[in-house]
Amino acid sequence: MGKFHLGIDAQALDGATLAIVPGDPARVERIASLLDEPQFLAAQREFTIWRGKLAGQSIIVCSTGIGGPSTSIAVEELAQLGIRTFLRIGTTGAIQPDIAVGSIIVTTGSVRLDGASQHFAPLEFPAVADFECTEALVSASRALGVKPVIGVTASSDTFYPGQERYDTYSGRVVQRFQGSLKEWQAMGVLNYEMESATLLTMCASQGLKAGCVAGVVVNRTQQEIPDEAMLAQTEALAIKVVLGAAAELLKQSQ
Ligand SMILES: O=P(O)(O)O[C@H]1O[C@H](CO)[C@@H](O)[C@H]1O
Ligand SMILES: O=c1cc[nH]c(=O)[nH]1
Repeated sequence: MGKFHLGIDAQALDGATLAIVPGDPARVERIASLLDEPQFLAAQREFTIWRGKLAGQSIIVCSTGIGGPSTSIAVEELAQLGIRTFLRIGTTGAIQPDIAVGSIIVTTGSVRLDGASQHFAPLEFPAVADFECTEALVSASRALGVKPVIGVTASSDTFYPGQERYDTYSGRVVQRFQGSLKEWQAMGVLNYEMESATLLTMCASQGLKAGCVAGVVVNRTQQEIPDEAMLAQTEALAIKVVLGAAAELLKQSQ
């Protein structure tokens, strides 16, 4: 099991039950390098996997790629191998005007603008984060002197129309999403990203635990293109938060 796409077997996990799951494969080694005894396990398609030790226990770092379909494969195959807790660390675009670039967002639940989550639970089922994972992400942020923004995320299958971007080849957004950014804003939704709806629905509906943290790389009310240096700095901070949260959850499980 777990071999089809991830290319690893249960032995490779060395007893790990927690995985940190970024979208970007390039982020995996950056995270693993901050663990004790980092070890490369596999890289196939969008799934790059390392193992390392944190608080004396093995954990896995595995990229999901962009979007729900590939995320669902990573989560499914990791769960088959024995992972029970998933912490997503991503980048995100804020939609509330007062959320600064560089902020940390902890997602409590996601608007299900994806398709993959509906393959696991009907739309009436909430894409809700695990309470302990969320608590750990919030307290890890605070321990770093960061006040996280905590709340609801809009999680879309597409980066462009689903997040109502008009700076595209066609300049057109399908009717369904026209005016949607303003509507989410009015409902207090904090940000857009592309994997949390699938991850949180899959986990909440199958007895798995999941939490999501993201670094704000653009504020959609102010700019569309991230500043590269700011992006790297924000990603590094979100990585510190997710590692702090993972350490906390591992200690609690001992
Ligand atoms: O930085 P990652 O984790 O990939 O997350 C965000 O960035 C990608 C889009 O640029 C999407 O995957 C989105 O969810
Ligand atoms: O605006 C953004 C930035 C990062 N990732 C997204 O999905 N949207």
